[in-house]
Amino acid sequence: MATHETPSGLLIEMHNIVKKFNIGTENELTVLRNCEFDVAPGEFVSVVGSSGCGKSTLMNIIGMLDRPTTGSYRLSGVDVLALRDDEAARYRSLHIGFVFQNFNLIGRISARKNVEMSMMYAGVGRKEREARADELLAMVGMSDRAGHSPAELSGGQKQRVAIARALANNPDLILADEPTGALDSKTGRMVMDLFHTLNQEHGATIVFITHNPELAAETTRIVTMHDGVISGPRAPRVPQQALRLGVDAAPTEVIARADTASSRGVDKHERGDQA
Ligand SMILES: Nc1ncnc2c1ncn2[C@@H]1O[C@H](COP(=O)(O)OP(=O)(O)OP(=O)(O)O)[C@@H](O)[C@H]1O
Repeated sequence: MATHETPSGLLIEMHNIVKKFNIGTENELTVLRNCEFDVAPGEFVSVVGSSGCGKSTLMNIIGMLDRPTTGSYRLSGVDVLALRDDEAARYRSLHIGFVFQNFNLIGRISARKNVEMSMMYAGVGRKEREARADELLAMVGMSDRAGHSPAELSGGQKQRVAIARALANNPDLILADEPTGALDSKTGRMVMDLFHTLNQEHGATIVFITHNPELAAETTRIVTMHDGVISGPRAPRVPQQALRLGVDAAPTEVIARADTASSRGVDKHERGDQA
C-alpha cells in the first residue's frame, strides 16, 4: 500500500478538475468547473454547498467511482486517473473507505460478514478477516450485534457497522457522504463523535459531505461548493506526520471516549446549544 509520505505532503491533490455530463448532446452539463482540491493527511475536511452544486459528483471522483472529463488527481502520490479500471478498483478498495447516508450494507449477511466482505476483495485470509472484523466492530461498539443482519439493527447501529467496514482495509482516506443524513440528531451526534475519535485518536483523514453547517463547523476545514466551483481555505502545505489507521489502540477505550463525547453532545443538545 502507498503511504502518506508524498513529495507534496498531501494525500489528495486535485488540479483543474472539470466534469461534464452528456457531452456533445443538447443536455450537456458542466457540473465541476476547474476545481482545485487538496487534502493533507490527518485533516477532517467538510464539503458544504446547496443541493445540486456538485458535491456528490466531486465525491465520486475523489472516491474513484467516476473519472473527471479533464484535470489531474493524485491520491497518496499516485496518478489514479492513469490506472486501468481493474487497477483503479483494486486501488480504491485498498485506499478508500466509504460511508454513505443510507449505509449501503448487504442485507442478507451479518454485520461481521459485511465488514469482512471488503477484506475478502482485498485478498485477506479468513482467520485474519474474522479477527479484524471483530476488532473493528468492538471499536465502534457493535460487538454484541456482530451476528445480526442489517434489518435487525437501528440506523445508528447500521452506520457504526458501515464505519467499521470502511476501516477494514486500513484506508488512507474515509469518504463520508451525508453520513448523519438519515439519522436522528442524537444518533447523528454519536456517529459524528466516532468520526472525531477516528480523526483525533487514530489520525484518520476524512472528507465529509454535509448539508449541516453546525456539523461542518466541527471539522478542521470547510470548503464550499457553489455551482461546481470550490472555494475555501487550501490544505495545510506543511507535511504532517499522520498516523495510519489501526486498531492497535484499545478498542473499548475508543468507543468509550466516543460515547462520553456523545453524551456531552446530547447534553449540549438538551441545553439548546445546537440543533
Ligand atoms: N450521471 C449524471 N448525468 C447527468 N447529470 C448528472 C449526473 N449526475 C449528476 N448530475 C447533475 O449534476 C449536478 C450536480 O449533482 P450532484 O449530485 O453532484 O449534486 P449535490 O451537490 O451532491 O446535490 P445534493 O446535495 O442534492 O445531493 C446536478 O444538476 C445533477 O442533476
